[in-house]
Amino acid sequence: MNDTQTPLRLGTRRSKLAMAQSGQVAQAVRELTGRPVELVEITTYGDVSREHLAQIGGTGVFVSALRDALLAGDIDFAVHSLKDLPTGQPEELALAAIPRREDPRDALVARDGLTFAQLPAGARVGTGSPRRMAQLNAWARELGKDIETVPIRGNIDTRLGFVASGELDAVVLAAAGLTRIGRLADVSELLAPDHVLPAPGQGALAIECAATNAPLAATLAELDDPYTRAAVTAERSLLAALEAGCSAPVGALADLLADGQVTEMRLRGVVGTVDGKTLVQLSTTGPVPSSGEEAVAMGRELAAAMLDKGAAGLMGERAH
Ligand SMILES: NCc1[nH]cc(CCC(=O)O)c1CC(=O)O
Repeated sequence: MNDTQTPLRLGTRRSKLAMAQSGQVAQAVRELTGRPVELVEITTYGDVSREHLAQIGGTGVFVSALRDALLAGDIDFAVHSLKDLPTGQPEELALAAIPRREDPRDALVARDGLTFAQLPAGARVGTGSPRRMAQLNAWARELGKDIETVPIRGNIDTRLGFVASGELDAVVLAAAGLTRIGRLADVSELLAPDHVLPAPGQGALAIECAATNAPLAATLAELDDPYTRAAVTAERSLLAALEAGCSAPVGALADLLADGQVTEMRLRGVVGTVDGKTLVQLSTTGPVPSSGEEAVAMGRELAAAMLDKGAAGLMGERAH
């Protein structure tokens, strides 16, 4: 079994985004180990369902089939978009590496290259995410105009197609996904986190293997970026402490404040109603967490402060 020429099997969804992410990690693992890595394509419930994600209601629809394959021993490791991972890590699976994250921001792709401020009143903006709807509606209100948020889903190309066809004035997508599939040039504006906080973990990847496969977990751990792990751990702890799921209107972003050298980490969080009429937005700054526990504590503290300000009442039905 220690044969260095035995291929490592990397399970992946078939979407263009998943294939791009998996291809990138496969190459990094080949370089790291000198072993061949083969991609094993797996279809997930999130890929075949025609229902809106919010209606499916559960977290993790994209990840469960990959996890099943890991536990069955059909694949050796898997790559997920971290923001699609439910917050409770199953004991049987090791979150072996979180590589350095891409740009975590959301991006506006609008007709004629319009920015958000340039969209006319009544503009139709596509997004299926309550988090994006809440913050976009709040921002539009600040600018003194109303927009219409239109629920859409589908892969990135499908979503971009709504703008190309003229059906929508704009769509909002994660910049990281657009970068990974080579469509960053379509972006008309990268949305400032002061206006739109991304989903917890957005732009980061999670590399998972069976917890029992300690040698592989140790090898994959070399792809880990400690700063990214600290940041996304704090963001996901905030999400978990708010008892919200991936379809809840919760945004969070931890970033490092550097002054020559990295000194502190700031964590910002937002919860709001989908109409954007009420937002609870808070931030906290502290030393860069030096352990998972410290990062978790930072997220919990901010969540407690947000709950004090009424966050629970804004989340509507809990996803779980
Ligand atoms: N919800 C689906 C999903 N999961 C990860 C990404 C983008 C890449 C990332 O955030 O890592 C996307 C698409 C999007 O939100 O635009």
